[in-house]
Amino acid sequence: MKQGGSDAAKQAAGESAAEAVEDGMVVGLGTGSTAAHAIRAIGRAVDAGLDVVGVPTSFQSRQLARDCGIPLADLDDVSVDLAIDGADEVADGDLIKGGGAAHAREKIVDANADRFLVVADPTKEAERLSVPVPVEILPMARSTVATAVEDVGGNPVLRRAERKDGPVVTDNGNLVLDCDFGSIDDPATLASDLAALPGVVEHGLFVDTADEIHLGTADGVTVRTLSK
Ligand SMILES: O=C(CO)[C@H](O)[C@H](O)COP(=O)(O)O
Repeated sequence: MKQGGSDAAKQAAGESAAEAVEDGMVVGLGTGSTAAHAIRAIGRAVDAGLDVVGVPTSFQSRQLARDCGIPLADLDDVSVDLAIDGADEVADGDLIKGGGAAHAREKIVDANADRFLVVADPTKEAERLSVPVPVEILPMARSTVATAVEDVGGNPVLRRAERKDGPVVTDNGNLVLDCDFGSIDDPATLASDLAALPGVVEHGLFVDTADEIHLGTADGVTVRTLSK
């Protein structure tokens, strides 16, 4: 995953997207270090009297939102006006997500929002998507999905935890295969190929889902509006 962006750039992007949050909104709260800046900015606005409800996309974003004093709701009970989330790579409006293994819940919340704002720093921009695609899988399907990923041209690697022996286990109790397809020339076809594999819970290709990209730098933010 690309982790090179400066914190100032991430902060600029996160705070720019948080400015789109209006009184009365239900806001999808993304996962990762860039989305965390948006959550903190929303928390400061709540402190100052903004009336919003957040729908977290992970244990991590739930915890941060609680610490920031943002009231929370379950997706079952609300409809999301605006989602703000990070990305591991952005190319032509399509995304690869899941560096934090949260892409299954992120996709549900982001895809169900009226508007989805992506927050990123310039290290995430690419001509074509090419970082490995995280694929969340049921544990019993590890080897069958790995073989099927190879059959569609990928090289799957089980994601291992950094601070414990064994694999990363997602918030949903599943495993993650990081699947390298090289430079992806048809993200939509790959997305449907991966979605069709038995045992795949969700993959990290987000094709044509974003409405705006807020690209932060240390000197300011560029906002790109996408036509879907
Ligand atoms: O998809 C994600 C988590 O599953 C994150 O949004 C993505 O990894 C970007 O994280 P960061 O802003 O820390 O670079």
